[in-house]
Amino acid sequence: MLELRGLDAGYGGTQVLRGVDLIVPDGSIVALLGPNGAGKTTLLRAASGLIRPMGGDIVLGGESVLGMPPHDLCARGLCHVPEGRGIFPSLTVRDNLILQSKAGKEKESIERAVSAFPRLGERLAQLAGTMSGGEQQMLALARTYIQKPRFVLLDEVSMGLAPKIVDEIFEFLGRLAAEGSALLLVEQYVTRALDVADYVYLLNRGRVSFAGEVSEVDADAIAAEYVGGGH
Ligand SMILES: Nc1ncnc2c1ncn2[C@@H]1O[C@H](COP(=O)(O)OP(=O)(O)OP(=O)(O)O)[C@@H](O)[C@H]1O
Repeated sequence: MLELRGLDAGYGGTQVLRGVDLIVPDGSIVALLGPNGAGKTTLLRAASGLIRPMGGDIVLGGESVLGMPPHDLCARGLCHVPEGRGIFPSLTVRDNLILQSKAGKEKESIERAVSAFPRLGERLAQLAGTMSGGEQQMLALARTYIQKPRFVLLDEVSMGLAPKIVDEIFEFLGRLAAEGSALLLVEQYVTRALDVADYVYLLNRGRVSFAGEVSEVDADAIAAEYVGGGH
């Protein structure tokens, strides 16, 4: 289980998150929704160690991991697919994958990535930055997938992509979850997110305004409230 306890976070002197409590049970999909500027990205950044919280605690498997850098958290099974994807554009697809692989497991890692996204297999020698936006997103997801994470934080991974690619990415998220990874999903396509999620948190101005099971919420009402919803 991943737990955020009373999390306060922000930038410089500006506090964005205020006392956020959030739980991602093992093997579950949790959708984190809210209007622009609510603090969703900030929450994922704080949870993955990219920014240091101002207060509260981050607990992974019963142990506090507060202050741990992102690569250590990922090695412990908590990985983040950030906004902007976090790939190395001037390296090849192969090298992007190898960098994320354990030593001696490179071949296996590349095979695992290609099994999730066969298109990457045709592009191993291509510079990542020259691929289409959808292919770059697949690479970002594949880099996380090869690490077999227990928890994956996903920041708007469908952003700006064609509907067919979004379908492919959601299919992949289903596979990731079926293999046992728990997902914390920030997503502009509210109804799509609620279709796959078990639990939902609504964030408003840095505070949790609702937490519960997806079956308790009216997906259309939430979708109507937020930009990009309903598709
Ligand atoms: N690096 C930063 N420095 C200062 N303020 C920031 C920084 N990043 C975000 N903020 C501010 O923090 C607040 C929350 O932003 P955040 O990106 O977490 O919201 P969000 O819910 O992810 O929004 P969106 O749906 O628009 O991506 C906003 O007011 C934003 O301007």
